[in-house]
Order: sequence, then structure tokens, then C-alpha cells
Amino acid sequence: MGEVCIIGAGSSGIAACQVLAERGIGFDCFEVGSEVGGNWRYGNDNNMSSAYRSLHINTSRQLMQYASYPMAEDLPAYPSHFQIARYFDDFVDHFGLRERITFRTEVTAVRPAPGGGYEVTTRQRDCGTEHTEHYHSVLVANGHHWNPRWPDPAFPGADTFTGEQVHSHHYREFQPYVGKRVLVLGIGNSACDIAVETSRVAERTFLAMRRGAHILPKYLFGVPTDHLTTSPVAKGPFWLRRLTLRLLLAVARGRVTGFGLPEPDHKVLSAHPTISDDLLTRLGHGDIAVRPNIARFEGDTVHFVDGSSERIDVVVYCTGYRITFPFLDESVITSADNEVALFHRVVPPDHPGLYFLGLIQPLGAIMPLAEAQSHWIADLIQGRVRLPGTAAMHREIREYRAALRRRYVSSKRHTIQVDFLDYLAELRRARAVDSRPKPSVTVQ
Ligand SMILES: NC(=O)C1=CN([C@@H]2O[C@H](COP(=O)(O)OP(=O)(O)OC[C@H]3O[C@@H](n4cnc5c(N)ncnc54)[C@H](OP(=O)(O)O)[C@@H]3O)[C@@H](O)[C@H]2O)C=CC1
Repeated sequence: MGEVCIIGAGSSGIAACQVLAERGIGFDCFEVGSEVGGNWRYGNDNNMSSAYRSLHINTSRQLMQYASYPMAEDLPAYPSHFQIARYFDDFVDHFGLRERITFRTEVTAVRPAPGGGYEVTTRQRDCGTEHTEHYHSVLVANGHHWNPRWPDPAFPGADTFTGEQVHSHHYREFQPYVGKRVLVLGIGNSACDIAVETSRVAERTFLAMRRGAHILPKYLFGVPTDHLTTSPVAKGPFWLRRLTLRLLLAVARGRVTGFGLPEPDHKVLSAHPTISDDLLTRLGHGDIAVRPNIARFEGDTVHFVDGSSERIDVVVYCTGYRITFPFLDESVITSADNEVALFHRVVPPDHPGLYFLGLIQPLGAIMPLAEAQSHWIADLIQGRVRLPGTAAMHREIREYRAALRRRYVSSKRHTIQVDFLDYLAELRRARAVDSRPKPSVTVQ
């Protein structure tokens, strides 16, 4: 029986490989593509990356690096996907992990085994050979930004619209949009990046949204804005963080309505942050026109909910992603409406030995959090700490969901949110629940 199976060699999977190797825990890691890096590998032959050519990360280098392997100081504050993929290559080579990853191999099924552990079936992409192996533990790190979420139900008339309809997952370069009338839907980070890019080459770019957003600049007072998430203020109560950010934005950026965006229907930090300096400039230049949500399609025309309409050549749906695990049966885990029941966002209470990595959406970056999750998982595997009973785990999940509902706008994009420092502290506390047998006398 194998010890641990890691599914995926993206930014979370390779963090787990590093931690488990350091702890001397045996593992097999399977990656469907030919290289590490997952979403951050542009043109990844696993066909799951959503990266576009111009993508730069919107969290700073200092916040995205693994604690075990800092990024080079000469990288920019917000590296490109090319630089990030190179960093992941350096990371696996530095720790000698590449040889331990089985590439071009897809995990097709994970089934609980009758006597404990899991039967994992893999298929080699090149020859189709299938193999099933029994593991004590399985770490799921298959990512959550690869399965496009389209509006459901589709907007009336969408099936007869004569223009093109694409999802941001498939957007790569600006060339196909040159001279076109482009409608970008959504006000998340994909929508802003893509609208900014098409606005430089398209005949017209429209940005439609069903609610407004508090657009955060990438820099405040000459430092990357996300440095605030590790500042002393971020250690204060939530109301103070929110108030501080609201005041900073009021001073540094002013009202978003001044740029032609609708007034957000929620407070700052009640939605996943949309981070863009360029969007505000492009709006100010008049190169992006703001519209409310789509009402319906008719021929080559899009009608909006305010009664206005535009002739459109291509709609880019930047409407987010579905959380899915194609290799897991619904009797093991469900993810309807992006809700996944995980204790501390890692452990499904009723399935010992199954763990989920990087299934979080932080205000900050996932990578160091996935690394911290891996340390907790390694503690659990090695018996250094113990989980509470299933009732207590389900209670924690209910409390987490209730807290999300109190804080966030109701949306399928707000089901796995965490605050960077708070979540690190939560994992530290989980790791401190030490259940190892203690010697009854102290020996000096
Ligand atoms: N540079 C970077 O680092 C980038 C990072 N990302 C990250 O990738 C993740 C995914 O981002 P993104 O692709 O923008 O997706 P998001 O889920 O963050 O945003 C989806 C947007 O589409 C809207 N929407 C969803 N369904 C509908 C609908 N039926 N009708 C109208 N509007 C709809 C949502 O509105 P509502 O809020 O009302 O649900 C929201 O504005 C995020 O974590 C993001 O931060 C993305 C791009 C670039």
C-alpha cells in the first residue's frame, strides 16, 4: 500500500510534495500535464490553465512566495505568469521533486477502500494504461479555476445570438478582438484584465456587471496594496481593517462612481477584491463603457437591464469557475454551488485520510497557505496531532459558513473565502492541538 497520493502538481500540489518530502512521508504525485505550475503555466498541456498571455499576478511577490523558498529579489513586485512558472520550476528542482512527480498521468477515480484508505486509479495519457493503487491518504490539489461557470440559466436569446460567446477561461490573446465590438461580463479580476486589454484594440469595449465593486489599486503610497494584509492594522479587529481600507481608498482613489462605475451594494471587504489600476485609467479615457447586466440577446444585439442595447461581435463571460472533482463520487464529496464541507477548509469530516489543498480564496495568495495546510496535513498523517470528533468538525463548518454569510455578498464566488493572516493563525492553532502521548515524568 502506498502512503500518500497527491493529485495535481500545480502551486498547491508541489507545496505538499516539498513538505511531505521534508517530513520523510512517502508519496506519489500525479499530474495530467507535462509540467508543474497548473494555472500559472501559460498554454499548459493539461488544458486546464486559464492564464492569458498578459497575465500578471495581483498579489505581490512577497505575499505569494513559499516560506521555504523565497522568490528572487530582482523579480518585480507583481510577476508575470512566465516568471511565476519559472519560480515553480526552480522550486521543484531546488528540492529535487521533479523526479518524484508522475507527469502526463490523470487520476480518473478515487474510491474509499473497504478496509480504510483509498483506491486510486490513474491513466497514462500517452498509452492509455490504467493502474489502481491503494493509498492511506489522498491529497486533492486539482485547483478550482479551470472549469468555467457560464450563466445558468443562460440569458434569453443566447442560443440564437449571431455573435461569438467565449468564457474567460479560453481567452488567451488580444488579436482575435482587434476592431471588434466586445462585451465583457463581470467585475472580477478576469473581467477587468480582459476589458482593459481589449479596450486597446477593439472598436468598442463594454463592461457589463450585475453589481458594482470596490476596485483596489495595486499600489497604495508606493507599496503593493496587499502589504496591508500583513501590516499591524491587519492584526486588529475586522471593523478596524475595514474602516482603515475604506479611508485609504477614499483618500487615494476616491469614489468609484467618479469613474462611471455603479455604487457597490456592499461594504468594502464584503466581496472578493477586484484589483486593478488600469481599469480606472481606461474608464477615465472613455475606452471602456460601463453597462448593467445583460437582459437578453436578439440577433447581433445585446439588450441590458436598463433598456439600453448595443450591437456586439463577441461576449466574453468572466463569470467565474465551478469547483469540481471529476475523480470523486458525489457520495464522497459534493460541490454543488461551490459549497464544499471541509473542516478548516481541508478535511471532509466523514472521510478519514482525504484532504483538500488550496481550496480557498484568500485575500492574499494561495501558495503560502497551501504550504501551511501541507504542514498540518503532515502532522495529521504522522499522528502528531489529532482531529476532533466529526460532530465538532461539522459544527466548525457550519460556523464558517454562517460567518461567510454575515460578511460576504451572496454569490457562488464567496464560498471558500479566507483572510490571509487569520487563516494562517487558524492553521497554527490546529497544529498546536497536540495529542501525542506525553511522558508522565520529565527527564532533564
Ligand atoms: N491577475 C490575477 O492574479 C487574476 C486573478 N484572478 C483570480 O481568479 C479567480 C476567478 O476570478 P474571475 O474569473 O474574475 O471570477 P470571479 O468569480 O471572481 O468573478 C465572477 C464575476 O462574474 C459575475 N457573474 C457571475 N455569474 C453571473 C451572471 N449569471 N450574470 C452576471 N454576472 C455574473 C460575478 O458577479 P457576483 O459577484 O454578483 O456573483 C462576478 O462579478 C479569483 O480568485 C480572481 O482573484 C482572476 C484573474 C486575474
